[in-house]
Amino acid sequence: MTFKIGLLGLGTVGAGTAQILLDSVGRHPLLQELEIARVGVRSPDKPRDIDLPAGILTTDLESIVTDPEIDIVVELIGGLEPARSLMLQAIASGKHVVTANKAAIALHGAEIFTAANEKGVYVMLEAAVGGGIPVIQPLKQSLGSNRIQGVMGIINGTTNYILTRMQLEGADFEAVLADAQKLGYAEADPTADVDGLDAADKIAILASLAFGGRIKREQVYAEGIRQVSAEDIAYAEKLGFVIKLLAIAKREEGPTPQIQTDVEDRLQLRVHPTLVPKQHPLANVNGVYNAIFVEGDPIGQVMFYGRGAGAGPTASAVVADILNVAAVLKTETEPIPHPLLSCSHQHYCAIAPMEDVVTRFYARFLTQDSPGVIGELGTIFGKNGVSLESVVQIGMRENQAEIVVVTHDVKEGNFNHALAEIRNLEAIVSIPSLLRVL
Ligand SMILES: NC(=O)c1ccc[n+]([C@@H]2O[C@H](COP(=O)([O-])OP(=O)(O)OC[C@H]3O[C@@H](n4cnc5c(N)ncnc54)[C@H](OP(=O)(O)O)[C@@H]3O)[C@@H](O)[C@H]2O)c1
Ligand SMILES: N[C@@H](CCO)C(=O)O
Ligand code: NA
Repeated sequence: MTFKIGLLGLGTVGAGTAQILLDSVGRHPLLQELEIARVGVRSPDKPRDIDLPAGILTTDLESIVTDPEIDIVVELIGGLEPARSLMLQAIASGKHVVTANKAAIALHGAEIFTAANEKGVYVMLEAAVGGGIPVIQPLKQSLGSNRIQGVMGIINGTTNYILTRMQLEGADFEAVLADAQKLGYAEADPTADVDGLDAADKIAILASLAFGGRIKREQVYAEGIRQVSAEDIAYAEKLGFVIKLLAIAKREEGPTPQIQTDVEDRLQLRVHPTLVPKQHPLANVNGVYNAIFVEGDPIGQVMFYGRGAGAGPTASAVVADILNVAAVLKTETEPIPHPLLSCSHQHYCAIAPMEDVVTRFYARFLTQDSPGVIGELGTIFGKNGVSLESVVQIGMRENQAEIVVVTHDVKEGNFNHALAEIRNLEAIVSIPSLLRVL
């Protein structure tokens, strides 16, 4: 049996995928039944490092997704449009879709999966989160017996690379970003990565799978790493933490989580720089590496670690998805959906507002060097129900005292009330940093 693949895009991931498909020796034997039938690109005359069979390159991507010969469309052009429309057209034409496009799935997943279920085709997306790291299929299948309590990860390689270098070199964000761009680790337009938007797309996808409901992308809180300073990395280090951009999806613990009620649990869904205790497994995930830490009942804690981007690792996930679809097509005569491969959620998850999120905070204050400032801070925090874990006067800077506070778990709303009062204190010069603590 031969399964014909229509490849949309022959860039980093597309070329990596073609490379594997054209070189099946030593890999799963089912690869020999996959054929790249057509490839769609934007610039057909661009020099490419890959030898494709003659005549299969085209700029007419629509003709690929509607071609009756094609079984599986592999979307690797990225971006929202025309990727969304091409995937929908492929589905409408009865094709299965494999994609690495987290942005399109996070924003248009509901529309795409609804169309796929109606048409009885699969949409597979292992490469969209954590690149080559298996995490989508584990959430759909291997962890299916668990009640998932939380999924938390370092799922953006660019920001992890920048933060790791800032940590190692004591360097500032802007300098490391510029160097990362020169070395090709960060894109010319780094917005999606450094502002946490790429991680927000990915955690929306993971949360949907982990908690079995749809997620509205705009409900994911996202804060990036531009404001993380070399000073804070150094202070965090002294206090026993490293700063990481974490993406967090967590089931809020009700007062009696064991009792089943009609009231649905709310989810916390957030991306922000976070002080991670050095002994936590995520603290040691460095450079461009990604890791996803899952807590479930009864499995406990499990972590998936590896390369979250790059041609080879990402293509590894793309081809695994193609193999999964081909395997089902080979063995099943009935129309799908296969319950462990498809995505059939209908309802939207309830998301907790950030004011209700309970977390620890790190705050750095610059104050006048007058007696009683620490006492005043303590009084205001106490009045707002914010309990302090530590208060340290780090030092003096141009006659101003620098004070760092770490709180116990507090409701974010209470912490913000306290800050609003603190800002009005005469002795407070500025609050240069506010970060959450794991
Ligand atoms: N790069 C990674 O490490 C990585 C990791 C995980 C996920 N992803 C995801 O994988 C997808 C592809 O990323 P990539 O890095 O491979 O991108 P890329 O290197 O920029 O390649 C994009 C490819 O799509 C083609 N293309 C783009 N827009 C097109 C259009 N409108 N019509 C026809 N062809 C078009 C380009 O054609 P030309 O070659 O003619 O320019 C190119 O071949 C994205 O969704 C990305 O988020 C990437
Ligand atoms: N820009 C992404 C690529 C992988 O999705 C990152 O830095 O992790
Ligand atoms: Na993956």
